[in-house]
This record gives sequence, C-alpha cells and structure tokens, in this order.
Amino acid sequence: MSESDPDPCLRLTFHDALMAHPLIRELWHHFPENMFLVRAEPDGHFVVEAANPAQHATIGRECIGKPIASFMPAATAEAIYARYRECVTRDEPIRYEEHVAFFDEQGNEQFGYWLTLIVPLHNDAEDSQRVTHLFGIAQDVTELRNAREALERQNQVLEARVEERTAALQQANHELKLLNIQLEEMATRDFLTGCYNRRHIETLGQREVERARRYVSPLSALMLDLDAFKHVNDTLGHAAGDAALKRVAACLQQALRESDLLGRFGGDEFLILLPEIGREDATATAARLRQQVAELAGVSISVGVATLRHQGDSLESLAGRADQRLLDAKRQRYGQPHRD
Ligand SMILES: Nc1nc2c(ncn2[C@@H]2O[C@H](COP(=O)(O)OP(=O)(O)OP(=O)(O)O)[C@@H](O)[C@H]2O)c(=O)[nH]1
Repeated sequence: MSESDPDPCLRLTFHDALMAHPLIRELWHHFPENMFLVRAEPDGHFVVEAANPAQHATIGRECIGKPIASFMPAATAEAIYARYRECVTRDEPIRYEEHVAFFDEQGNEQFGYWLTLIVPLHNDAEDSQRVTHLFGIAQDVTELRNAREALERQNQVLEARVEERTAALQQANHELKLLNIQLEEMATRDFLTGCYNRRHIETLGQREVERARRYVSPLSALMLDLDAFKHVNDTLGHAAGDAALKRVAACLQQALRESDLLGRFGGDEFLILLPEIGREDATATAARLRQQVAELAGVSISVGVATLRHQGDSLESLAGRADQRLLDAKRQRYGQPHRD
C-alpha cells in the first residue's frame, strides 16, 4: 500500500464491509426486519447502497444503486424523501410511523404501515460534519395497526351499544317512575272524584291529629254528605249520581285551601280536615262550602263540624263527632234521616 493510498476501509463499499465479517454477514442476512443504507445525493435523491434480504423481499425488485424515487410510487417516495431530509438536516436519529405504498412483484400497488428508525452517518473525509448516508431499520406494523383499528372499531360499536342500552334503561326508568306515580295515585285517590280515598284521608288525618296534639294547635273536621242523593240515583240514574259526586268534589277542592285535606269517606260522604282552624272558623267554612256547592254544583249538602279535643281525642272520635253533627243537621232539616 503506497503512502498516497487512502485507508483500504474507506474504499470498501458498505456491502463489502458487511460481508467481510461472518457475524455481521449472518446478522444482515437473518435480521427479520428491513435494514437498508441510502446515500444522500447532491441532487436531493437518496440512492440505495445496501438492502438486507428482508428489505429486498418487501421491495420485490432490484433496487441497489437506484434512487428510491425510481422504484416507489411518487407520493410515497416524496414522503420518504421528506423524512430523510429532516434526518439529514437535524443530523440525529428519527423514528416515525409511516403509511407506505409500494409495488409488489406483479407491479400491483400495496399499502402498509411501517415503524421506521433512520440514523444519519458521515463518510466524507473532507467534511466530517456532512451527513452522507442514512442507515435505516423498518418494521412492518400493518397487522398490528389493523388489529388496533379493528379493536377501536369494536370499541366504538361497544360504546354505541352501551349508549343505546343506557338510553333504553333511562327510558324504562322514566316509565317505571310514571307507573309508580300512577300506582301511588291509584292507591291514594278515589277513582271517581279524584280526591283522597278513605284509607289515605285516614292516614293523613292521623298525622294531622298527632301534629295538632303535639303543638297544641287547632284542627277541625267537617263530615258532609249530599242531601237526598238516593233520590238523584233513583230518578236520574247512577251516571247522573256519579256526575253529581264529581261536581261536588271539584267544587269542594276549589273552595278549600292547599293545606286542607279532602277525602271521600264512602258513598256520598266526604271528610274534610282543616289544620289550624278552630270551631268558629270551621263553622263559617262549613256554611261557605254549603253555599258554594249549592251555587256552583247545584247540589244541596249537609255538614257536621267537630273540633279536636287536645286530650283523649283521636281521628276516629273526631270524625265520629263530625258525623254525629251531620246527622243532627239532617235531623233538624228533614226530621229523621234515612240511611241505607
Ligand atoms: N251514583 C253513585 N251513587 C252512590 C255511590 N256511592 C253510594 N251511592 C249511593 O248514594 C246513596 C246514599 O244514600 P243515603 O245514604 O240514603 O243518602 P241520601 O239519599 O243522600 O239521604 P240523606 O243523606 O239523608 O240526605 C245510596 O243510594 C248509594 O247507593 C257512587 O259512587 N255513585
């Protein structure tokens, strides 16, 4: 070797150097991912200097000594060049995932996803800073990517299904709530007149009695019924009787305060509880109700009034006294009342 000869290593091609060592040769041949070396040309092209068998299998044709743009579809070559230029400019390794189109051996365009790492190399004796080559390793992640996308699609389907089920469940809950409200109404309301039924007015009445006794506050009860109602039924028919009961209940409900409680006690009898109302006001209320029901519902009613005694009284005894006074009122008006 003469003095002017450069270091023989510099004259070796990359491929020669690879093949020179058995271990590196073996690695190059059997490495399962694609490995390649490209040379950066002054005209902006990147020429393939070496490609391992895996890379050859992907490209499917001879590529050594050729610029990438000559054997890859134009759009892919452009994207690859952009990455390579970035690596040359930054002069540091870059790793990226790319969507690549390439031609198979039959010349058909194929698509795939690749995870690629490229490393800048320097082989200019005069300018050690200049990136002359890029060494790359690329892994085909198409299957992985497809599996991920399939999983995402499956997730979306699942999420949509969950949303659908949640909406259906919410709807069912809503319907159940409405049904419960209806059930509660049915359990507490008299089906004909819409005011409280006997069971519920008794429950509410017991609470009112307890409260009035605890706070020593007044509580009055009005027991009322329709006069000669049997006659209405007998002469005009049961439907007319029903209509009269409804008119009376509506009229009473309208005439009473929010805090007053109105319940159908049975047949043509209604029980009204007036919290915070003493005897005098209760008597005046009874008179007012009689007048309003006569005027607005066209029905004559009789009313018995009783006021809670704070010792030894119960809803039963209070309502009983109001009922007794109702009978007294009837007796005064008609003589002996007739009860079925
Ligand atoms: N239409 C109708 N009639 C009912 C209903 N419940 C009870 N009655 C009738 O109401 C009538 C009540 O009769 P009575 O208790 O004698 O009362 P009355 O005829 O008003 O007599 P006085 O109370 O003395 O004025 C009976 O004929 C029952 O059949 C109902 O829901 N609808």
